[in-house]
Amino acid sequence: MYSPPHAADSDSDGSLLSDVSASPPRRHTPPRPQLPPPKPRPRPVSTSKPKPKPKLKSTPSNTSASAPSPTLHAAALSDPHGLTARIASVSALTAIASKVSVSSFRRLVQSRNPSFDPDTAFTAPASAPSEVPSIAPYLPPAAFDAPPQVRPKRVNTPASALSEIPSAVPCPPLAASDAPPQARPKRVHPNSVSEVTTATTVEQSKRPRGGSEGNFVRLNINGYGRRRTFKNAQTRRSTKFRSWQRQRVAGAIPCGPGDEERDFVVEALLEREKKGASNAVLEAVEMAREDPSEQNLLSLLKAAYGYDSFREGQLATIQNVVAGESTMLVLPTGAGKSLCYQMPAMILPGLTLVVSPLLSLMVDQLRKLPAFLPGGLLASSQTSDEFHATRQRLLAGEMKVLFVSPERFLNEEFLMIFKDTLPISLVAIDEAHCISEWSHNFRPSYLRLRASLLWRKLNVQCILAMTATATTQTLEEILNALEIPSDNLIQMFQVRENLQLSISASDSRLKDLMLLLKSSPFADMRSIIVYCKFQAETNFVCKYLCDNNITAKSYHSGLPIKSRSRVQEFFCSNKIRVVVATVAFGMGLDKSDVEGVIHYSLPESLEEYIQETGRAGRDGRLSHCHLLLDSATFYKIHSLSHSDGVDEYAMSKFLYQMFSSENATGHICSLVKELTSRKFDIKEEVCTCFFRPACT
Ligand SMILES: Nc1ncnc2c1ncn2[C@@H]1O[C@H](COP(=O)(O)OP(=O)(O)OP(=O)(O)O)[C@@H](O)[C@H]1O
Repeated sequence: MYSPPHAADSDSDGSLLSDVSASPPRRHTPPRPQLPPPKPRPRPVSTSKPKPKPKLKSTPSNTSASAPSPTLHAAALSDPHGLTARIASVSALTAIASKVSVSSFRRLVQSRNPSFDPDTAFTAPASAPSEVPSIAPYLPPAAFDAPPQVRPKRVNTPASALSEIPSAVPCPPLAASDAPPQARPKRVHPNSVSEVTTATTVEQSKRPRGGSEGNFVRLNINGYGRRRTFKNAQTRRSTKFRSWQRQRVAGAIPCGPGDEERDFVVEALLEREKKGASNAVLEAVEMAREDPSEQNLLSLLKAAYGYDSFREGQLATIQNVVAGESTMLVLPTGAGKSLCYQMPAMILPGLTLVVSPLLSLMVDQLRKLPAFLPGGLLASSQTSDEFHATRQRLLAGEMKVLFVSPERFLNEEFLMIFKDTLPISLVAIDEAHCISEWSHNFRPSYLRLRASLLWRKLNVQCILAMTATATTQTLEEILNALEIPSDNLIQMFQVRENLQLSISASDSRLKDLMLLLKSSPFADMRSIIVYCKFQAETNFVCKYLCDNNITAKSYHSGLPIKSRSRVQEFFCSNKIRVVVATVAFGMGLDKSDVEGVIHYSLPESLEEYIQETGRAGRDGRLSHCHLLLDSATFYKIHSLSHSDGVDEYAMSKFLYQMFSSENATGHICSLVKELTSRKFDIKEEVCTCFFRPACT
């Protein structure tokens, strides 16, 4: 059994006109181990440069990176994905190498994109004694260079100037020392979304614009115009090996039983002989496979990511999934849902398919995959060359995680890839609330994601549904559609502690909004989202703000994709301070330092409110969310929420007409939906419902 979201409880009893906080004041609250207490944002000096703030996303403490600290802490601070920790482990665990059994995972690590072989790329200096688990001095490759650990300065770009800024900001040219020599082959990030760049050297084929992934941001998913170098990626797998592998996949070279396993062994032995290197991650994966106990999973977490402990809900979810039990996970935004499919993807033998509603989300998640977890994506905006290159990598077993849109499940060519060949261990459905017609982001293509289809067509072993917000009704629908037992619902508190929520009654919302934006704490904020209910509302609110010298842009689904993409890009790079938007803005927004969310209009549901306020303070800092409440909007939305209702009297008249004695049996009853709906004053959909097999 699951209980309704806690947030519903906390919010419902709060007085509308008083401050409502998701949590008691911080001084009364003991600090939680997983989420460090929010640090108040230092206010930037209004005249010039704001003080740079360290941006230590999701580090367990405030320890300075330069302070002497245990290996993993240092690694976690300088490298949130734990790359440094893994690199150190390569040299430290040479001795363990011989014990590591060879597995398909090892093969995946080694047969991944040849331009990024961790063993060669991250070999410790020869002088370092192999037994000492010390961190080898590590310079991250250029493409992994973390952004500077300070908040970007606030740039007050006048609204008028924004239209002149080009939509694609060109990458700065590489430093001479970083630029690859001209003669060298192009190197690509192992999880680069560009599948074709390595496979084809010929001119890029023309790419159709846009796609049906529902993305509203045009993305540079193929990395055009981008130059990346990987300082440490020194070796590539030989061309001979690759062509042999391709031939074997294509069936040109016979593959006997056990051949693959033998190849792995030979390869692994050669590797070990050559470099004497191993990987702590591999050992931890093996141990977790044999026994997914808390201790073994913790070791893997530490080895793979450098984190010391799981956050709430993570361990239980991972253990469920590894045990093959379909699970529903409800965690707040930024609480670490991705880890709950990434770790099982390392442990489970087959492929992990991640369904994501937006291309921008897919690209973002693909980029965030740990470097040793090879991944790819299939998007409708890819060319057929790109599709086939991804398919090839999949069939060659070079991929562990594949991101796809829900629309893919309508595509037979896609489904055929998995027919009898590729075992899928896990299907992770991100933003699972889109399945429910009751949710604020219902997406019809998600309806296709039924457990029956996934099992029948893809022989999926286990399903993991993830969302940040879902009402009881939405949860019920998801559990039913994906046939997840209600015992396997893992739900954590939905409003983050670092969010300060407040509400005020307002008869003149425009003026109050201006006042709010010009007074503390909003006056000092660099990034604010103002949510409105209607598209037209966003336009006039935005105009009002611009007229009052506030850099703002509106965003709603009625705008052309290009404009929306530009607004999002400018907001992310702090060129726009305020975005006035409808619900369309936010999903896929990768900006952790949004400091304030203001609701100009009342959201339609509590889940919508939680989702939208959740876009603030994802960096863990204290952030503010305010709701302007006026009675006119309340009644307008109230009436909208009842607009789908059907009048009981009209309904019984309609039913009588349909099933009266003369029509009851042996007659084919014809119905012109439009006429009938007018005659009985009910919606056409209601008439349609009588002809849907599910409803009869
Ligand atoms: N156990 C952990 N310890 C420390 N940091 C963690 C842990 N798990 C995840 N993180 C970090 O938390 C941050 C947010 O994680 P993630 O992006 O997976 O959140 P999310 O729930 O998927 O967010 P969203 O709902 O926006 O997709 C990441 O930087 C991740 O590395």
